[in-house]
Parts: sequence; structure tokens; C-alpha cells
Amino acid sequence: MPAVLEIEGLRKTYKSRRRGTRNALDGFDMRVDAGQVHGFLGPNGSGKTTTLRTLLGLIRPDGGRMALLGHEVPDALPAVAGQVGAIVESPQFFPHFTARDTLSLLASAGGVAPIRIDEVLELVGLRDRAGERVKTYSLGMKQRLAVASALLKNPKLLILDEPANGLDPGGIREMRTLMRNLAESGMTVVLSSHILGEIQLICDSVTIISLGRRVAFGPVDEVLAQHSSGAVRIRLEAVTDLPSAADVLTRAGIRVTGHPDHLMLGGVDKPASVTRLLAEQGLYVSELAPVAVDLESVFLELTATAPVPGQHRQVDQSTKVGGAEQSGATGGGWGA
Ligand SMILES: Nc1ncnc2c1ncn2[C@@H]1O[C@H](COP(=O)(O)OP(=O)(O)OP(=O)(O)O)[C@@H](O)[C@H]1O
Repeated sequence: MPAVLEIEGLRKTYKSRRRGTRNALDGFDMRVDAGQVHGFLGPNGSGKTTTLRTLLGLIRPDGGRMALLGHEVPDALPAVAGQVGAIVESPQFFPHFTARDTLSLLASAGGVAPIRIDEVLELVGLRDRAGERVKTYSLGMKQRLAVASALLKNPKLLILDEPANGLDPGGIREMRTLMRNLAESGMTVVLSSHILGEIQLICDSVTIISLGRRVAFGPVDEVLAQHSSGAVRIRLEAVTDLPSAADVLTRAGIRVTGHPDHLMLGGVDKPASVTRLLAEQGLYVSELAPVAVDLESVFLELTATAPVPGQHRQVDQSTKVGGAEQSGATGGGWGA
């Protein structure tokens, strides 16, 4: 299958007087095959926006290579730009314009045939409301108008940074249907998100980034399967013993992720050894259950930060060059 997007060893260092030198991307790799809906996941500050902006020629990288639709970028950007639609920043619309006025303006500026306006309005489900002013639109409708504007030139690749951010469950469902419809029409869609349940439902494949590096990638099922073997949830008689239990198990080489009332363990061969290890330290297990992991647990385990649906709550993950600071490592729990 041909790669629509390829990134190898991408590096970007930001230097600022106030924050010093920071590695936003530290040898990052990514590959997206044609016809996929691909989820790009990572905690705040892990480098998602820097990656997408670098791909689109808005930021100059310090190293590595990138290709879009088989052409090396940024050199070939003028040649491929017409085949790539992207929303990497919240687009601003004239509030008094209708959706149709907005798209007409963009279409004439971009040399797009007017007939395409109705097609994109239909695609994003705004045709019936196209004559209403944008200021009367819900956030979800504005997001869909933004997608419509990116679809005007009928791109082969659509890149969306946090398309479901701030949407209510109804808006998220509409966005999900839209993404699937676009993929079925043959478009490749890359979307960054914190809403992991959504990514699990919508996406065929994922890349997880942490601290500017790829920590997992592949078809969603495979990423889940790689992290499901030996996954166990335990509860203790005393919830206050969870931190000590996490400590004991981590020292025994078990991957541990802390939650308020239980621990998730990874890579457990013999569940009985967990009970024994803990009992030897006077820590008593009240429940031990094998579990099928979801994308959220995998994300938590790999990035050590807890995602909050629809919110930017995780701490910044970038690393300071020349210092030990790594601010994102403690957000999720005690272990791993
Ligand atoms: N213009 C800039 N100058 C200095 N540092 C920057 C700049 N842009 C981003 N950074 C830093 O680079 C790191 C990566 O940021 P980036 O925005 O790519 O992360 P992200 O994964 O998109 O996060 P979020 O989910 O919060 O958007 C962060 O530490 C951020 O503070």
C-alpha cells in the first residue's frame, strides 16, 4: 500500500530566552497509508501540532525527512499543496456571512468551480443550513464548515488538528460519521485528538507520540493486541495501600498504571505471583481480573499521562535540553 504521509527522524528544537532550549520533536517517525483514517495521539506538548505545522511548511525542521503523496516536502509543497486539505488552527469566519457566502469566497479565491460548494455542503451535512449566518451556528456546525472549506479543492489527504475539541457528544458523533464517509470516498484522513474512545471508534490506524518520539503505531487492533497480553486489574482491601503496591510491583518488573481505586498491570505471566508478592508485604488483593485493554489504557501506559476527553489537562511533555526536567512523566499514576 503506498504511503500518503511519511516522516523519518524529524527533529525540531525551539529556543526561547524565557524557556531555554526545548526538543519538541526528537527523531519522530510516522507513516500513513492511503485510504486510512489515522489517529495522531499524544499528550499536551508531545509535538503533534509541531509535526503537522512542519509537514505543511509552516515551521522549518532541524532534521529528518518528510514526504506527502510520494513527494519530498517542503521542497515539493507547491506541487502537492492542491491535494492536501488541512485545518491546524481554529479557522475564523466572518460571523455575518452565511456558510454558502463563506465557501463562495474561498472557492473563487482558490479557483474552485462553484458546483463544488454544494457538494461539500452536502458532505459535511450543512446543505439545509447553508443560507444561515455563521454567527448562529453551533461549535459543531462551525467545525463542519471548517472541514467543508478544507474539502473545497477535493484533496487526497485531509489533516485535522483536534477536530472534535470542545464538541458535545452529538457534535462528536456527527464528526465521526463525516470522517468515515470521507474515508469511504477514498480520502486519507489524519486527525489528532485527545478523545481516545473516539479514535478507537473512527480510526483504522494510529501513531502515539510522547516527548517528541513515536512510542506506538499501526492498526488500532494490533496496537491494542500488543498491549493486551498479560493485562490485569487489581483492587486492594485498603485503597490507601495502592501506592505501596505499585511500588512493590514496579520493582518486580511489572508495568503498573495507577488509578484512584485500582491498578492496571501489564505483562503479568502468572497472576498468582502478583497476589503472593503483595501478600508478602502485608498488602492484600481483594480483586484480580484479566482485562481487554482499550486505547486509553495503552495511551496512559505509554505516555504516563491521563487524557481527559475534550480537555487539555495533561501537563506539557516537552524536554528541556541540557537539563533533567521532563514535566509530563507523573500525570497518570505511580507506576510504569
Ligand atoms: N513557537 C514556539 N516556541 C517555543 N516553544 C514552542 C513553540 N511551539 C511549540 N513549542 C513547544 O514545543 C512543544 C511541543 O508543542 P506542540 O504544540 O507541538 O505539542 P502538541 O502535542 O500539539 O500539544 P497540544 O496538544 O497542547 O497542542 C511544547 O513544549 C511547546 O511548548
